[in-house]
Amino acid sequence: MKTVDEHLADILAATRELAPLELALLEAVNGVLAEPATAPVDLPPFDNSAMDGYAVVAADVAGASEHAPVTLSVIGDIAAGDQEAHGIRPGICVRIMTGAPVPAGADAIVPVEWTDGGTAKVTIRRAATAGNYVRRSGEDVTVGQTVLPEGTRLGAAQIGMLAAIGRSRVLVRPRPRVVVLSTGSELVEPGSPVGPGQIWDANGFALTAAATEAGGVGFRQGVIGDEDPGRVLSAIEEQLGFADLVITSGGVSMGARDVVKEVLSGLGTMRFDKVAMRPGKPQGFGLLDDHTPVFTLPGNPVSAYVSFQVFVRPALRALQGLPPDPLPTVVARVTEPVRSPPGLRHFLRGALEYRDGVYHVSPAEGQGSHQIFSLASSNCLIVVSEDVTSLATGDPVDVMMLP
Ligand SMILES: Nc1nc2c(c(=O)[nH]1)N[C@H]1C(S)=C(S)[C@@H](COP(=O)(O)OP(=O)(O)OC[C@H]3O[C@@H](n4cnc5c(N)ncnc54)[C@H](O)[C@@H]3O)O[C@H]1N2
Ligand code: MOO
Repeated sequence: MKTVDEHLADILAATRELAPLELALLEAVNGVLAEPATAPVDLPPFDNSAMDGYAVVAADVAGASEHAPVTLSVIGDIAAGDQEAHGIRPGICVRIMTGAPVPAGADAIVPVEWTDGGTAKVTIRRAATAGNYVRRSGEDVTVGQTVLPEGTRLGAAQIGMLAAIGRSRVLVRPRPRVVVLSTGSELVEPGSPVGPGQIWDANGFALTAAATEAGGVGFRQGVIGDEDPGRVLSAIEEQLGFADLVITSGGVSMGARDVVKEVLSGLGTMRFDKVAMRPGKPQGFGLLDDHTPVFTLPGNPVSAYVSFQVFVRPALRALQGLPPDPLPTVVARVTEPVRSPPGLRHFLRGALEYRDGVYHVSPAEGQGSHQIFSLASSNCLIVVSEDVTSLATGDPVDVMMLP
C-alpha cells in the first residue's frame, strides 16, 4: 500500500500551475496575483485632513485653551474632491472636511469639536501643534512601492488595495474550474423521489461546495449511471476541454461494477492505488489530456470528503501557484481513549473546542465512512498517525480544522 505522503507527493509532482490571465478586478477575487503590483503614485496622493474641522497655522493656536481661546477668521470651505486652490496665512483659517486637501500655508487641522463651529469667525479652545490630524502624502504607500507581491491570494482587502492604486485589471492565476461527477446507478437528484435501493447524490454537492470553499469554482455535472462504461468515459472526457481539474466519486473499489476504474485504467497517467488511510483507501489520480488532474475518489461520502481535504485541496492550491499547505492544524488533547489500526493514517471526525487556553478534541460517535451526519456535525479531523494504535485521555494529537 502507498502512504498518504507518497500519494500526495505524486499528485503535487504532477500538478502544474495554471497559465495567468488578465482579469477585471472583480473577476480576480480569490485569484492569485501573477505579477507584483506597484504603486504609480504616493498614497495618500496629497496631504489631507483626517478630521472635519479647520485648517490653521499651528503657531496661531499654539496657546489656545479653555481660558484663553483664540479666534480666527474663516475665509471659506474645502470639501473632499474640491480642486480650488485655497491658501491661508496667520490670523485666518479655512473650514475643512475629512479627506480634503490641506490648503497652502496651513500645517494643522483643528477638529470641529475643539471649537464653537463658527462659519465667519471661529473660536478655538484647544492648542494644536504642526501636523495635528494631517494625513501626509505617501505615509501609507510611496510611489514605486510593491504593495502586493506575486503569489498573493486576492481577498477583499487586496482587491481594495489594487483599486486604491488605480488598477482596473490584473494578471492572476484564476480560480481553478473544478468539474464534479458522481457515478452510481443508485444515485438520484435531490428534489426527485427515491425508489427502492436508491439514495440521493450527496457527494456531487459536497465536493462541488468543497472545491469552491478551497478557492476554486465548482461545477456539478450531475449523476452518471454505471451500466454503460462508454457513457461514463465520454462524460469524463467531455469535461477535459473546460475543466482545470476533474473529480469523480464512486466506482473505484473492488466491485463488479467499479466502472470509473475500468474505463480510466491505462488512460493518460491514471493510476489506481490503495492508500494506507482510513477512510479513503481506494484512490485514483492522473493527468488526462497531458495536463488536467483527474481525481477519482471513493464513493462513501465521508471517504470522498476526507480525500478531497487531504489530496485535492493542496492540488488546487498548487494550480494557483500557492504552497500546498494542508488545512490549518493544531495540537489538541483527546477527551476519551482512541484506538486506531496500525499502519494506516486515521482521520477521525471530531469536535474541537478551545477551553482554558488548550484545545480539546472529542471523537464523534459514528466513525463509519457512510455516516455523513457525524461528518456534518464535526468541525475537525483528528489525525492519528500510522505508528499510533492507541491514545489515552489527555494525550496530544494533531487535529485539522475543517473549513
Ligand atoms: N471487497 C471490497 N469492497 C470494498 C473495499 C475493498 O477494499 N474491498 N473498499 C471499501 C471502501 S474502503 C470504500 S471507500 C468503498 C469505495 O467504493 P467505490 O469508490 O467503488 O464506491 P461505490 O461502490 O460506488 O460506492 C460506495 C458507497 O458510497 C455510496 N455513494 C457512492 N456515490 C455516492 C454519492 N454521490 N452520494 C452518496 N453516496 C454515494 C454508494 O451508494 C455506496 O454505498 O468500497 C468499499 N468496498
Ligand atoms: O477507505 Mo473507505 O474510504 O474507508 O470507506
